[in-house]
Amino acid sequence: MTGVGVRRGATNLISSVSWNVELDERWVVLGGNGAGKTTLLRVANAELHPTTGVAHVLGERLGRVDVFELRTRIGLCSSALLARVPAEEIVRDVVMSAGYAVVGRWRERYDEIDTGRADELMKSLGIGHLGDRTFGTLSEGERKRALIARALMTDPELLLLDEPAAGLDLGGREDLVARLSELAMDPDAPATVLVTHHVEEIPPGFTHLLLLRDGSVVASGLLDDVLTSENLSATFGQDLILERSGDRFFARRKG
Ligand SMILES: Nc1ncnc2c1ncn2[C@@H]1O[C@H](COP(=O)(O)OP(=O)(O)OP(=O)(O)O)[C@@H](O)[C@H]1O
Repeated sequence: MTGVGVRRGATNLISSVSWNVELDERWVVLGGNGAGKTTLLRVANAELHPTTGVAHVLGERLGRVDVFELRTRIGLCSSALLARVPAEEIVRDVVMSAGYAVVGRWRERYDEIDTGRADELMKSLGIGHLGDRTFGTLSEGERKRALIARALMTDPELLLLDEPAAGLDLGGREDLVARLSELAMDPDAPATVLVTHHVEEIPPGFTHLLLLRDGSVVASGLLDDVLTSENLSATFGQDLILERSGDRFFARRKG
């Protein structure tokens, strides 16, 4: 993205964002409520066109490309998508139907390769035993993992995860962080962008960080350089102390 802004009425959802994600990078996007994280991800998912500036996704310039075709190369996991999955859908079908960009009452025929791939992905995300269940019977954490398996089903070149740990309990969060860490360290995994509110949710193996506040970039670059108490304080507008324990991060207010 070069100088990307998205405007709705008199409001700038994001302004002058310049950001470059390479295929072997794993990015975390961190910012408070309303900072513009989802807006940024929707541009990356070719759902929103910039009002100003230029955005290229997987080498294609938005506004000059068939976005439906482009989106087949992108895997997305978001709460909006989660809300659209019918409760009675079989979990394996939720994962497999990604190739057809549909959720719910699909009537496609899948071959054994599809079934095998779906089962393999579910296994790698720790839900291999849940393929025959209906989506509505899964816990929140299991649903998130099923949607990540779905996002990976088409072997995307770009994986976008919008707050996948939101609403999970401590155990569910830790499990998801561990799975995402494994994914981040897999050299065959796609370029990944993970949106979150919490430094505690940054999975080891993520390489870069973009900090957003009020639609503008506070700092971006290598995670080890950018994730500091000073930058975090500037992002959330209060004095914060960042602590590191092993390969995980924690933040709290000063004093
Ligand atoms: N269509 C719209 N018209 C006006 N304002 C909008 C519109 N869509 C979003 N906004 C505003 O733009 C800002 C950024 O929204 P966005 O959803 O990108 O934030 P976010 O960082 O993902 O927030 P959260 O962490 O709360 O999910 C918010 O203040 C939101 O109210």
